[in-house]
Amino acid sequence: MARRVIGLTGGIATGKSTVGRLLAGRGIPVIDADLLAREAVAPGGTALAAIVHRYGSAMLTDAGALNRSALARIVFADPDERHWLESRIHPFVRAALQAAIERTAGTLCLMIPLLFEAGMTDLVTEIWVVSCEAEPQHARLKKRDGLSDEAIAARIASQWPLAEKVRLADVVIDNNGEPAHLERQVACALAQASI
Ligand SMILES: CC(C)(COP(=O)(O)OP(=O)(O)OC[C@H]1O[C@@H](n2cnc3c(N)ncnc32)[C@H](O)[C@@H]1O)[C@@H](O)C(=O)NCCC(=O)NCCS
Ligand SMILES: Nc1ncnc2c1ncn2[C@@H]1O[C@H](COP(=O)(O)OP(=O)(O)OP(=O)(O)O)[C@@H](O)[C@H]1O
Repeated sequence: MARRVIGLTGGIATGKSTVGRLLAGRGIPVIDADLLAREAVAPGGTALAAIVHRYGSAMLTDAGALNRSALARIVFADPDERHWLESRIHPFVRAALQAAIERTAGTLCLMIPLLFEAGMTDLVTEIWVVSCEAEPQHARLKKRDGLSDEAIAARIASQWPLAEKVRLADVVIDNNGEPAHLERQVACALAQASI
C-alpha cells in the first residue's frame, strides 16, 4: 500500500491539535506547521530581522523575541501585509515539512492550518478537515486565547471558508460534540484504505 501522508487541517480552533494528539497517541508522528512557523521567526533569524526592518522595534519583546500580538494586529488587518509575512515564513515551513516526509517512514501526519491557503496540498496523500460550527469555534477560541470578537473575526476572515475546506476534504472530522466523539472518527478514518 502506498505511504500515507495525512494533511490535517481545518479552521482556527476547530480542533486540529486535539485530533493531532489522538493520532500521536496511536503512534503516528505528527508534525505541527505552527511550530515550524515559530522556528522561522526565532531570535537571530533572517525572518525576524526582516519583520523588525519593516515594522520597527515594537515587533520585539524586551527579551528580543517576536512580539506576536503586535504583529498579529498588523497582518490580520491587512491582507497585503499578511501575504508579505507568509512569503517570509511559508518557504521555510514547506522545506521543513518536506524534510520530515523524507526522514520519516510509515504513516505521517502533517498538521497544517493553512494547507489549502498556502498551496501545500501536494505534500500530502489525503486531507482530513476538522470542522465545527461557527459558534463553538468562536467560543473555544475566546476561551483559549482570550481574543476580542474583532480579532477573532479578522483571523477567521483571513482563512478560506471552512465549508470550502470541508468540500475538498477526503475525511471530515466533526468536532461539534464532546472531545470523546473524536476517537471513534479518527479510528474510522485510519481504518479506511488510503484515498
Ligand atoms: C501573526 C502571528 C505572529 C500571530 O501569532 P499568534 O501566536 O497570535 O498565533 P499562532 O501563530 O499561534 O497561530 C494561531 C492560528 O492562527 C491562524 N493563522 C496563523 N497565521 C495565519 C495566516 N497567515 N493566515 C490565516 N490564519 C493564520 C492559524 O489557524 C493558526 O493555527 C503568527 O500567526 C504568524 O507568524 N503567522 C504567519 C505564519 C503562518 O502562516 N502560520 C500558519 C501555519 S504555516
Ligand atoms: N469538542 C470539544 N469540546 C470543547 N472544547 C474543545 C473541543 N475540541 C477542542 N476544544 C478546545 O478548543 C480549543 C481549540 O482546540 P485545538 O487547539 O485542538 O484547535 P486547533 O484547530 O488546533 O487550533 P489552532 O487553529 O489555533 O491551532 C482548545 O482549547 C481545545 O481544548
